[in-house]
Amino acid sequence: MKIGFIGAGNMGRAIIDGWLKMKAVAPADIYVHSAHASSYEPYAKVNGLNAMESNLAVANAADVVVLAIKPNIALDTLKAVQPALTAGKWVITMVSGLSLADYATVAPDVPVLRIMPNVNVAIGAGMTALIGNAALSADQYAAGKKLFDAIGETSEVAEKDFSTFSALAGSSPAYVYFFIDAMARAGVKHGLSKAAATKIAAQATLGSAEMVLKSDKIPFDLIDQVSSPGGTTVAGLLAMEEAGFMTSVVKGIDATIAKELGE
Ligand SMILES: NC(=O)C1=CN([C@@H]2O[C@H](COP(=O)(O)OP(=O)(O)OC[C@H]3O[C@@H](n4cnc5c(N)ncnc54)[C@H](OP(=O)(O)O)[C@@H]3O)[C@@H](O)[C@H]2O)C=CC1
Ligand SMILES: O=C(O)[C@@H]1CCC=N1
Repeated sequence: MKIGFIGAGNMGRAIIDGWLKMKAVAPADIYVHSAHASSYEPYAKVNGLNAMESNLAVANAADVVVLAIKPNIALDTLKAVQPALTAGKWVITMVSGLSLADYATVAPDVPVLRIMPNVNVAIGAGMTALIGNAALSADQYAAGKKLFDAIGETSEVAEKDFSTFSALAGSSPAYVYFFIDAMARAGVKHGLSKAAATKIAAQATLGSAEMVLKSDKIPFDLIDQVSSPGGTTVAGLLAMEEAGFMTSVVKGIDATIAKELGE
């Protein structure tokens, strides 16, 4: 299957890098074009991808066209390449905030798989939501799911929940990195080097996430396991909550969802 990328910025490259790392797609099967030749040509060359001179050339060459561009240009760009989307071709879009109904306004008959990935696909540890439109066949959906199963976990998500998923999985790596950096800065405040503190905080975060996934306990029970009576952890937890930890996280997720919904 030939896969064509329209746009190869942070998210497009995270996906391509993940596929190449996991050997899920051969570089010769990937076609890319973006706004600046100085951006996509060296990236294509170093990875053995096909650099194309236009979005239309990508759509002509590919079996599946991936939209990895910003929301404000996505519909016009799809409209422009639509003549190349002949029978059997389909589209994967990761564009935030655009619904399947939005794509139908410019390309009503084109099979579309809407996804919401996150940057951790680059290391095979992504979390990607999937939903197809009515024109997408079961085989096309299965092919799309297989591509993203190769670089992390996938989940079929109702479209009404995409904005929530986007906050909890698409944007949340930034929030988790923020948390890790905050812990690391506290470590630096108390005399550790930034590199050592970051590694300690990241490994503790990774292990804690694995524990939540693998344990049969809910996070609150796990919190209690760590918090010895009269001990250090409960003192820290109460100080964090006094500073509004949970409210701050929920407000951040609320703001992310509101922005995605255009509110
Ligand atoms: N970043 C993330 O973690 C996530 C992003 N998304 C979604 O992915 C999409 C892309 O985001 P992201 O990768 O972060 O953005 P970037 O700004 O990093 O990348 C945007 C890409 O679009 C290219 N581009 C701009 N104009 C055109 C055009 N007319 N034709 C073809 N390519 C064009 C740019 O080209 P050039 O490189 O040459 O300048 C660049 O490669 C967005 O819709 C976003 O909502 C979804 C989930 C997570
Ligand atoms: O910040 C953004 O708009 C995109 C959507 C999800 C993650 N990044």
